Amino acid sequence: MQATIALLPGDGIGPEVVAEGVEVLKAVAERYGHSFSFSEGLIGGCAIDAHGTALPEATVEICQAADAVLLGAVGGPKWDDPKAKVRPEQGLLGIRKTLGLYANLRPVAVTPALASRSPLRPDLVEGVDMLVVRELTGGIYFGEKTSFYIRPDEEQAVDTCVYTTSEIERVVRRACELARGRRGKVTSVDKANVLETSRLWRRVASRVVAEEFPDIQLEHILVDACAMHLLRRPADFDVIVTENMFGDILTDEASMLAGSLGLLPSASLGKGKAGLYEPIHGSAPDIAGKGVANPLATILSVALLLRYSLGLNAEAEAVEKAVYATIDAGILTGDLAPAGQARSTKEVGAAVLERLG
Ligand SMILES: NC(=O)c1ccc[n+]([C@@H]2O[C@H](COP(=O)([O-])OP(=O)(O)OC[C@H]3O[C@@H](n4cnc5c(N)ncnc54)[C@H](O)[C@@H]3O)[C@@H](O)[C@H]2O)c1
Ligand SMILES: CC(C)[C@H](C(=O)O)[C@@H](O)C(=O)O
Ligand SMILES: [Mg+2]
Repeated sequence: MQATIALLPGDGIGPEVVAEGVEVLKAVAERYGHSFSFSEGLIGGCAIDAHGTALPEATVEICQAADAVLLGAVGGPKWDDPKAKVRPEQGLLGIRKTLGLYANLRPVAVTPALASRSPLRPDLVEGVDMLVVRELTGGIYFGEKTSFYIRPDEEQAVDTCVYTTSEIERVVRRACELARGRRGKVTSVDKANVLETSRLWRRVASRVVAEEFPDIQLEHILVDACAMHLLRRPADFDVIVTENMFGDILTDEASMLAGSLGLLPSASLGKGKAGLYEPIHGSAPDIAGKGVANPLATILSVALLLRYSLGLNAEAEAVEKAVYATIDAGILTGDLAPAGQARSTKEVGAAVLERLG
């Protein structure tokens, strides 16, 4: 097949891990007879430096013209001034919103080789296979924000959390559809004991499942309890569906089940087939430029890109198998390797390519 893939490497370790993802895409194209063409755009801090905005119009156009987008990460200390008018993160939020990518899929799987490296007990994390579906274009991230002085010595800041019925319906539906291809269980996470948006979320989730997905087993959990259950009984979860900010926080926590933030991929999907694929981690300024970042979250994001946007299921599985074979072989970057045995970003990327069937 022919496909155009937009590359947005971004900042920090973004370009380092995206480079490995591109190698995998090129290898897949060659080995399976596809033709992928690449277009590249600026996003985040590098775009601010070049154009004064985190999301230049040219980047939006490149993404809109592509079948899928592969993104690295944005942000870093250089652009972190809290008073700055433009911030790298605006680019990321902007492209998600502009492309209408309301469902962010974040799978977490723990293989035996990973279980032995998790900071949690292996018997607790072995067999974990969950999919977090994070609402991505609503909630407190996108509500009205203000900041002003209510007195000369007292400043006030306001972030508004907004959800509508249809925003909740579509992401719950997406979670239920995905659960049908898995173990048929959906856990909806909210804070309905405190937040009005969460009470709406819970009502809508219950109705959608009752009316449209009677075969799905639905449970509701409060977000604070969910944070605890993720560590106490992680293997019980199948699909988790939750609002934007809760999903952001819970997935960084869930990454520790597998042992590293550097392992978790994501797919952001909207109405059509086009999607945006990115590791869930950030630009990791503490290790940027050293060639030591874990590229596996990005390579697993490439697998999701092949599956969800290009419909290349066999190729997606081959990439995932190659990643897990690399992990099983103990070829790991410093976030997972025992002391003294860490391999570089490029070495891990090359090991995946070698194992690609
Ligand atoms: N999707 C994104 O672009 C995204 C996501 C999260 C954070 N950020 C931004 O990144 C910047 C840094 O944020 P942070 O430090 O809180 O989070 P981070 O995810 O960048 O890093 C957290 C920790 O995890 C480690 N880490 C992350 N990815 C890794 C990888 N692939 N391999 C090995 N170790 C890895 C880092 O070294 C760091 O110690 C901020 O500007 C933030 O806004 C961007
Ligand atoms: C950088 C930031 C805006 C982003 C988010 O909160 O969505 C990140 O943490 C993520 O998980 O993709
Ligand atoms: Mg995050």
